[in-house]
Amino acid sequence: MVRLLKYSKKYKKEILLGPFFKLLEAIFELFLPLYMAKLIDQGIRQNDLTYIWQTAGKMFLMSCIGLACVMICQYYASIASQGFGTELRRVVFQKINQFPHAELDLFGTDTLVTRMTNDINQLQLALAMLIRLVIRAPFLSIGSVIMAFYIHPRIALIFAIVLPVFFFILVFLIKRTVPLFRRVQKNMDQLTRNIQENLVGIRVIRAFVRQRSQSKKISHTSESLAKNSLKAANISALLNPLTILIMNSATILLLYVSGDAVNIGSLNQGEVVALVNYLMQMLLALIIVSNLVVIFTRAATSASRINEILDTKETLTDSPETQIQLTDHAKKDKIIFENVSFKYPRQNGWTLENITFEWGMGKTLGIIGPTGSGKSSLIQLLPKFYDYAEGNIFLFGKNIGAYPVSELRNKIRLVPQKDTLISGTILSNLQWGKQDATEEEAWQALRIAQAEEFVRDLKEGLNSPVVEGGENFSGGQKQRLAIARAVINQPEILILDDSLSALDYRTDLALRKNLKTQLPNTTSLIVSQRISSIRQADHILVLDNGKIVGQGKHHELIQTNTAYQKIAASQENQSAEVK
Ligand SMILES: Nc1ncnc2c1ncn2[C@@H]1O[C@H](COP(=O)(O)OP(=O)(O)OP(=O)(O)O)[C@@H](O)[C@H]1O
Repeated sequence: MVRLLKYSKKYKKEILLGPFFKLLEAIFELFLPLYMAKLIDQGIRQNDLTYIWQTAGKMFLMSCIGLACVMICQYYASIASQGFGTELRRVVFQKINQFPHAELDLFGTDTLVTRMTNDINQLQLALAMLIRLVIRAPFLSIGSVIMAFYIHPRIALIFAIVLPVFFFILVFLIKRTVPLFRRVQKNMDQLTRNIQENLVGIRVIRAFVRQRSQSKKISHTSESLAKNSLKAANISALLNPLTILIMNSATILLLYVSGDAVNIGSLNQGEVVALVNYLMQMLLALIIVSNLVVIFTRAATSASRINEILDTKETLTDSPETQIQLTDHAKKDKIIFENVSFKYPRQNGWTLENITFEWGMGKTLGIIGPTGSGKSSLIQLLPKFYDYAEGNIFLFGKNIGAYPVSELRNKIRLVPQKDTLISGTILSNLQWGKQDATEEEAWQALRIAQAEEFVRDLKEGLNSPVVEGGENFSGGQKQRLAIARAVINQPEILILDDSLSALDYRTDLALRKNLKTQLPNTTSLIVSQRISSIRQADHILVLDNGKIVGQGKHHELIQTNTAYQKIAASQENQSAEVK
């Protein structure tokens, strides 16, 4: 947790001054019972009105200054903790943004969401408490004991008896609650996962009439969260009555012992009141300490979850040295895969095995194969979304490891199988592809993607709203808008991962023709299950079970490759193009 404090360094002043003001307040608070004792013993007992007024005035002034100190401290604590939380969230989000897909798969979005929200809130709270209470509470409890000894050392021994009893109870409660709080955090992760899954898949849930079972699942997780939270709260709730019990018992004992001391004249009535006050102060401060222990234990769990993100070593790093080793191999104008093998984390066998092929700049590569054959996995290696385990990939004369990730990804535009549009307008979505794209460029991109006609038909044209995920467009419209977004900056490499699947054959054909004629310098890679979408490619790969089982041009494959012939045969009735 201490490690994370570096993200609060902008707020050094607040972090130092906050506890200082709180300490000032605690000092005043510590002296108040002494003044009270004097007021009773010297003022009230001797009927000295002037002394009473003077002492009461001093006590009032001390209370006012104390209040001002508390307010300043709270102010500093809020500024520092909010600022720290904001900075930490920024850093964590930046880190998550750099995660390759393998790391994203390993964590899962649900836990990343809880860590970004719940865990950082917990750390924010811990910092605020650190500023407000971490010095004050121990200072007050120790100070109260010292003051009690100063007033009457023998009676102050009661404090020495109460302290260990209280500590015993505290340790007992903390030991029981901490594991429960850990479980609560896990439940939170699970609940976020369930809610997210249900909201994203709400249409599927309705289509399969699974509302009831899904609601049950969420209720179950919710109940388990409530159960663990309640258990922890019930145990924590014991703290207050137990403290009051100790406080009252100790007060009775104190009054009993003090009575004798007053009778023999070794203690004044005012001092008895002061001792009772110190006893209360000590116990209240200890309750705060116990709450702090709970807050910090929870924060420590949160800190380790945040550190887990920050410590995650990116499996993909920019490594310019690989360029030096491998330039000999590379052919300047080609994209080359050389014996590439790849598997997903936690998988046993290869997802892709010994993949070797090459294709030239400005040419089109088609990839076809049955579902699950590894087509999407293959294309994700090129922009370094995943790192491959064996072999080499060269891009225009350099091993891809030699490219800084951002440079590599700026060269490549990938339209994934399930692309999403971002909430905003059509234009703002297209500007994701090119920040300063003009309306003219936007229309040109839409034209290439065969989307111009339907966008012109919309009342607000380019400024038509796009809701989250682009759910206000049809599947085919979404695909075309996503393609327009990808082609707007005339990318060096364009990868379409089954992105034409929702288009009818005529639109698919027109779109591919546009890509060829309007983007002559773009090297394209088209993944498809339909032969019609890739038959005109300059080179075609046939994948099966993670291996290349054929490559060449359409007319060669259709003559000689059994796997390709099988796919063609199964599609014969679907497309006139294949015949
Ligand atoms: N993120 C992932 N984590 C683990 N395994 C994965 C992941 N994505 C895909 N796989 C596995 O890798 C294999 C290849 O999947 P891939 O998506 O590359 O196939 P595909 O040919 O593109 O299939 P489709 O045509 O159905 O999209 C499959 O067995 C799949 O289960």
